[in-house]
Amino acid sequence: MPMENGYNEVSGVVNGSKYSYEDVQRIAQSVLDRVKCRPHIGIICGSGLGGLAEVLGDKEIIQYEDIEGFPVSTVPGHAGRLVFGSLQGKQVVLMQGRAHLYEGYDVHKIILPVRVMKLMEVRILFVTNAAGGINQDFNVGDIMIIKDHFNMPGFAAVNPLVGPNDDRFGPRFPPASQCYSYRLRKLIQETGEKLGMKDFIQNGVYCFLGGPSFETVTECRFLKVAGVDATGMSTVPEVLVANHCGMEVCGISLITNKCVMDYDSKQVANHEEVLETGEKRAKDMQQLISTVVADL
Ligand SMILES: O=P(O)(O)O[C@H]1O[C@H](CO)[C@@H](O)[C@H]1O
Ligand code: HPA
Repeated sequence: MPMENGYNEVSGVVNGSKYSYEDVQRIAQSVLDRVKCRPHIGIICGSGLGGLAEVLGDKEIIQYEDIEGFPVSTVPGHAGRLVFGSLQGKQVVLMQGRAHLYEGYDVHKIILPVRVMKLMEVRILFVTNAAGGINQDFNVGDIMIIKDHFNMPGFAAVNPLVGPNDDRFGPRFPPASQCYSYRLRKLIQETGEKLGMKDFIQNGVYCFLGGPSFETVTECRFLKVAGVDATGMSTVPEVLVANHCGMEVCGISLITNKCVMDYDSKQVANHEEVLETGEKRAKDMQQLISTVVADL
């Protein structure tokens, strides 16, 4: 039976955001009421990359658990705080930690913070993540500018845009072939080169998988054939929603480990290595993003 909010009770399908436009407006306003900052730039920090918050000036911090509807972080390396402040003279809001499907969150809950940022008037979104290198030319510690993505769960309709569409957020059928802003990709590349990072900056395709298991050897080999350069368990839901609502988006993956491509390899992926690499490259990631922000 159709329900008031457009959900279909009979189908049992989880379709459509639990948060209406009015809900998101209310949540955004309740956040803005608690801070002085009025950011136009948003940054989502991936596993172990939340240290960027340390370089913000005039910080104002809200815990996710104190914001209606926000998913609480349950993964080490994701502090679960919304940090407002100034970066290179620009007002920004930074998500220190994100939610993932494998934590048990519905994809619509994962993207709520992005819609809240949109209604707080954030126009540019930086999305970062830790990812495993599928491309064998990539080294651990490389920084990959995302040029496109592969939404593997999307093949089974795991997409935050599934469900009733509210045109006030964006169109029913948004294009997804230019999710990662050409302008920002070029700016990140040029900035990285100026900062002497050319040797460890790559460009490539990110694949989103559900996790929490790391990939099998066969899955990694499949991704390689599919043209994927790096894989992880996040980012794509946020990027799809940010594009849908008209934000300019860029994505940066830190290659924290090499994916295992050999059936007889003794190597195994692990979250500790992911966090360790994040720590080692933290300063470079911070410098790169801060300098790009300064030039926006
Ligand atoms: O994508 P982020 O949040 O950076 O985290 C990555 O690191 C975790 C695995 O170590 C997974 O959550 C994967 O998606
Ligand atoms: N696979 C999936 N997600 C990841 C990886 C990986 O190898 N490394 C960091 N996040």
